[in-house]
Amino acid sequence: MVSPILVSVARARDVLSVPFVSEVLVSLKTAAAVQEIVALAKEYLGQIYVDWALGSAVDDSEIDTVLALLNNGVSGLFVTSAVAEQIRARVPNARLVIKDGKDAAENICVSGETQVKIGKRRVFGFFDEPLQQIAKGYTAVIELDQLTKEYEDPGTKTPFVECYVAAMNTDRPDGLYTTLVTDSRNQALGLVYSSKKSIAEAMRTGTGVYQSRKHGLWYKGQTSGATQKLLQLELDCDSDCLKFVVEQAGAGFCHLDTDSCFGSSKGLAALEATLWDRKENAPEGSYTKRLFEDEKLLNAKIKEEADELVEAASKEEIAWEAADLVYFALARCAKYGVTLADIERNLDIKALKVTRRKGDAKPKYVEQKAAEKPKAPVNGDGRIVMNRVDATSASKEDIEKCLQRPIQKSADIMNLVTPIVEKVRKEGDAALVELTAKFDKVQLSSPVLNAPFPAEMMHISEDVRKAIDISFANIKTFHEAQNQAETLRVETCPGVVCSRFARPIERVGCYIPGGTAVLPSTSLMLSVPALVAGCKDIVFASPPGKDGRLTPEVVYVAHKVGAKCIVLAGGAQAVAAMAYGTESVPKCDKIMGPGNQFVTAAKMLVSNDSNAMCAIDMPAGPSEVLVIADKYADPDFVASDLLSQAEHGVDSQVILIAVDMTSAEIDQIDEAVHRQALQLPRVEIVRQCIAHSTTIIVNSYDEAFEMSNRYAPEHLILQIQDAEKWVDKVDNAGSVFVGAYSPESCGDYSSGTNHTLPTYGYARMYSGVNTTTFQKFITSQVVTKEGLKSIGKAVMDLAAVEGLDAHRNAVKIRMEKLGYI
Ligand SMILES: NC(=O)c1ccc[n+]([C@@H]2O[C@H](COP(=O)([O-])OP(=O)(O)OC[C@H]3O[C@@H](n4cnc5c(N)ncnc54)[C@H](O)[C@@H]3O)[C@@H](O)[C@H]2O)c1
Ligand SMILES: N[C@H](CO)Cc1c[nH]c[nH+]1
Ligand SMILES: [Zn+2]
Repeated sequence: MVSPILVSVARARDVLSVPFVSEVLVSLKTAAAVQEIVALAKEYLGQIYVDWALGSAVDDSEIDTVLALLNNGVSGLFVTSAVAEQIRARVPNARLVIKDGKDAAENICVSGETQVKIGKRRVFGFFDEPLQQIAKGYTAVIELDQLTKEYEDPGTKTPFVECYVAAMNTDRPDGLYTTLVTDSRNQALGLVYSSKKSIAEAMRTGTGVYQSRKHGLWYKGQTSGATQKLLQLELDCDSDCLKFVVEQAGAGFCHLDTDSCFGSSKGLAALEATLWDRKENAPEGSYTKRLFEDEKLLNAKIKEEADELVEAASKEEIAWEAADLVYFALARCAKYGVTLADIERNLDIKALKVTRRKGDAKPKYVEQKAAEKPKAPVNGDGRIVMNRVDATSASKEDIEKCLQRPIQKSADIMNLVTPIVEKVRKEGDAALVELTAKFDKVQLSSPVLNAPFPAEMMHISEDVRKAIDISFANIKTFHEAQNQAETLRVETCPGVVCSRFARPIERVGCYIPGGTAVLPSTSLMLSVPALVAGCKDIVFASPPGKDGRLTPEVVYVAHKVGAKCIVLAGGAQAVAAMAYGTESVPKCDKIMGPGNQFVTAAKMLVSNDSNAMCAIDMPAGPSEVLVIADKYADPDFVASDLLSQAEHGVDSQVILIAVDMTSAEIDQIDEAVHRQALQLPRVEIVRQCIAHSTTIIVNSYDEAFEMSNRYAPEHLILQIQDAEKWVDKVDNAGSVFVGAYSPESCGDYSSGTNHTLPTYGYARMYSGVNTTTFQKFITSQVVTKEGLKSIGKAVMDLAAVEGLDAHRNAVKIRMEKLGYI
């Protein structure tokens, strides 16, 4: 803020007589006035200076006065060098303006004259000819009385207008002043022009009045009703732009009925507008309205989101959780009439403080964690321990809570993903390159690598090559066995033969995740079945590493399966490129593969767009495992299986159902989890995953399977006696690992089963990826004359019931020719 005048007043209450308070210097003659000044300083933050007139000896109570002023919004103290000496240890130099003597700090002064410096601004006081000094670039200290006395006719020639006009310069031929209009939060509303006359009118009426270049004086809102209350006037740093700070009424500043000529507000301002609107007139079913009405719910959500923010680890999660917390916090503010401007004023006051509290957390927050969650993953002693629930005594609700997956924020994710998908659809390769730079921090020259893939991009060790080759062979063998190459033929009745035969889907897209961990194994799991099914074009997509290169193992697999190309992109943008095609990415008929929530949301989105004509395999999200164990299980084996999925991501979940086990037996598993977890490089991810993972104690195997079927895990591991005998009990699961020596890792890599599996309970209705995922099935039939005789009448009768005569005719015409009717 720059003002051409610092208006000097004798008493705090005189501040209120200074219109559109620019900057005011209040004289402090008695300590009793402090409270009054503090109240004003909080209101006119950053605009109040205090002239210390209490004498030159500063005792302890006066130090308190200094601190009270500076801690509560007073911008600076005008003091003598004697006073400055005594308070310097407690007050930063930048907050002192020395009135006399030479000062070593940036604030200079010339003894005997009243020139001082506030920051880089020169301030001169009490002139005979203030306007001349203002014109030279000084801020003038002018007594309020002097100002009002010198300019007797404030209606037409207000002293303030004169001061502003003297300070301003313009290089416009029409002599008008460029004027920026903002709200009190400094959000730009629009750009207009002012003249001396319009400024005078604005000050006289206390409203937004400008100078239209075509129509003369422009009283904003006179016809539209979108009027403005003028709050403040400021100049920019070189005095060639005026700023009107206003309170806008009506539809907004812009003639297009938006808040601002630069478009509608976004972010916090938009959220605030929505919250206030919901407060006034929320539609039925509005969640925000429910929050306003249910204080308990609102407060619980604030605490829940604060906890989630504390637990978030990645940049993306922290931003996500912080946004949630801000939403609920602002809802509470709106409920009690607190605006963003109020919050920001508080922040600014705090920023002006010269003394700070130590900043320790209150004891209840420090102690609470340890007391509330004795078995929490980040408990007092830092142990990584699963939660534990005894189903034999716990309530149904408590058990259900343990079986709930970490929340996926699908609606919000859709809002993030939709513009990404749209952008790639419209702008193709250019968007792909831009979004990869944005999200993966890699600047690519081309987003696609076409086959044949250069050998130097497939440099891998001999051991890894062998491992890939073994896994490739096993996956191929198992998926070939699933290939229904033979045509299925059935004579349903004499002369009627129905058939079904498989055909490969022509062009398939395989998404290989690469955000938190590079997963070459997923490239095998997707492309080998595609190869077996006979797909013509196999397209890979995977985010490039920070060096812009693809993982060599992924390139090697692409080469082995004869992939057409590799798209160097991840997330929603990769899915969109394969769904719609770009200049260099072939459009795919179906997209397979797991991924994070952006990938999953984008897959859902494109599969719902009939213009994309693109199918997807299934929603495959964060990995999960459910282990059923009994007392015969090796605690180390059980712990290792739980951890192998826990390390995938913070939103993964692992569940242990302990059948008829004692606390001591379960303690052994807990101990093994903690011990093994600490050895893992991804221990911090594991720690967070274990936080929402539980051991559930049940009495019987039947109960365990009933619970597991309800949860429908992606992976089910059976570490129980006679495990194979129990497989019949499995109704819902992506893939089952039977017995002590079948760790889930085998299925992840090399045994031959597929690891792209339904998560989040979708195992109730979806299968994991398999050979048929890459095929479609076509049926055919041959109906002979004899066959027509068998079913002709039935067809005609049913067509008649449906009133579809053409259907009926198609049979009738033949039956008549054959003489059957
Ligand atoms: N169910 C299964 O069969 C299976 C198999 C393997 C992996 N997985 C799961 O797949 C997931 C892989 O996730 P990942 O993150 O490691 O890799 P990913 O490849 O799925 O996602 C990384 C991409 O997300 C995009 N992205 C990141 N932040 C973004 C943001 N703020 N806005 C828009 N886009 C953003 C980036 O483009 C990045 O390339 C894990 O949850 C893992 O458990 C599941
Ligand atoms: N377990 C994951 C599927 O949920 C797949 C995977 C890849 N690499 C290791 N694990
Ligand atoms: Zn895994």
